[in-house]
Amino acid sequence: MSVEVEGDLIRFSYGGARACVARKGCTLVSFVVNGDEYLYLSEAANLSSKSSTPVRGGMPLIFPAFGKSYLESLKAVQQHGFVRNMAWDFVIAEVLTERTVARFRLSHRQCENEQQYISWCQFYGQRIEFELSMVFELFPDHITVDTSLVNENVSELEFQFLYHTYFRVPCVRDMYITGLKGAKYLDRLQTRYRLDTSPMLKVEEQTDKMYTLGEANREIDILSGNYNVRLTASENLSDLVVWNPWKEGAAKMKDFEPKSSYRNMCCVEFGAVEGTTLAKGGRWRCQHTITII
Ligand SMILES: O=P(O)(O)OC[C@H]1O[C@@H](O)[C@H](O)[C@@H](O)[C@@H]1O
Repeated sequence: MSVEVEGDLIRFSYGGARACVARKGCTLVSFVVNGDEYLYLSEAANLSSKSSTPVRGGMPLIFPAFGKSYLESLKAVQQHGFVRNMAWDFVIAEVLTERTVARFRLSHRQCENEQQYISWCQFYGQRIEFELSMVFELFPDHITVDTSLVNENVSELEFQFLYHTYFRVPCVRDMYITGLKGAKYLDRLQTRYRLDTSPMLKVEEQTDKMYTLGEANREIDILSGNYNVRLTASENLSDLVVWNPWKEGAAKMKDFEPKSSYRNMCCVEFGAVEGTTLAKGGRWRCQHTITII
């Protein structure tokens, strides 16, 4: 049970579990249980808070825009928003009964020189005052992340949100994702809506699917040899993205290394990407848990 700060990285453990969060984007870059790493991290990922690119891998936070947003209020914001580019404040990490907790925070004060934040404010014609906080709770076989957003001053603040999680798998072709049966999805590569009728999703080509989760889809398992995880989330995270760039997509990404590592990863990402509005003074919270099964 320990907490160590090493430059921009905060490492903590509990029992046989270890985690590491980079201040850059408050990105969980490692989650190890009994010696096995469950998150994919590109060898070319830059974890420094000073770098201008987000971390390629781990679990960057997507906010306030998902993709190149279709929402009018977010059109001026870049793909996947800007908080993944910011150096978050590390607040505290402590070993408590049954878990180790690490807390991080980002507020509008840290974003004032960020062009994307400035563009976002222009839509509202005022400075957006907000605070985001991320709390990681590490247990011997699972990790929970709790995020909260406070809107301090905008009458109706609109945002999209996603945990952009890259899972490490021994072989993507041998991986199954279960729990999506009956969920409608948008195939983002073909801009076509479909219904998943299969109890198991296989990823065997370039994939970018956005699922709308129903009550029957609240437990998603990634089954891959000895690397099996169960994903759960609060009900307000009712969208799930499954993404793999495959060979051609990996080749186009400068920071995706080695290029062949698309075979050893898959993004399975819980979020709220339809757009949520938060009233002035309001707080929005969500939670996501990754359990080793
Ligand atoms: O390269 P980025 O900006 O991190 O995005 C990677 C992918 O992230 C996924 O969440 C999106 O569904 C994809 O469309 C996108 O390509």
